[in-house]
Amino acid sequence: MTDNADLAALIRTIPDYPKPGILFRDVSTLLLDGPGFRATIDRMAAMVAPDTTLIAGIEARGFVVAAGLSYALGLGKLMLRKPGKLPGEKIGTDYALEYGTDRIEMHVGHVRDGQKVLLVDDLIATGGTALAGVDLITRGGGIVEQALFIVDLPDLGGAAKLRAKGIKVDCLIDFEGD
Ligand SMILES: O=P(O)(O)OC[C@H]1O[C@H](OP(=O)(O)OP(=O)(O)O)[C@H](O)[C@@H]1O
Ligand SMILES: Nc1ncnc2[nH]cnc12
Repeated sequence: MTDNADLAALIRTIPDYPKPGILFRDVSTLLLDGPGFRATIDRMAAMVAPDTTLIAGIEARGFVVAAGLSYALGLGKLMLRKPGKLPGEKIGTDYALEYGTDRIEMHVGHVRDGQKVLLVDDLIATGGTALAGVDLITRGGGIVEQALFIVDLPDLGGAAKLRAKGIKVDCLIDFEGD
């Protein structure tokens, strides 16, 4: 158990979704709980490095986290979007997920050269999504030194992959054995 066991208890687990063998950690039940969501954002906000100037969230669940942190800290947010949603000039990266493949895209010119960008999402599993986010932000000229997630599934190795790239990774909750 972590110190954040109170928040972990608000996350619902659905077996065999979206595929047999996947234990889906459903943060929608944490989001339903006002005090639980506020505590989640407050605890994450307390971990944000002081030189952060932009918060990047990954569609869709990562937007909820990014919006909360951005409001709490008064920082701008950058939307890393699923394909076909961004109207302006964009770059994209394809990646593999625990249960499929996907792509995220980012507007060109929305990160300043050398800008310190915090990457956030609700959950890190294999790390494919987060690494795609790091790739986009880096190609856009930004620097990702920190990533924050509500949930880590450490057995899937994603957080370790980010740490191997020198990124500081913090998560409120670990679900071991997934
Ligand atoms: O570490 P990974 O193995 O890449 O998996 C983590 C990603 O999977 C989930 O998103 P999903 O792609 O299911 O999309 P959603 O946020 O639109 O539900 C989650 O919100 C992360 O973005
Ligand atoms: N097991 C899981 N539960 C919820 N979201 C996920 N994204 C990737 N793997 C996941």
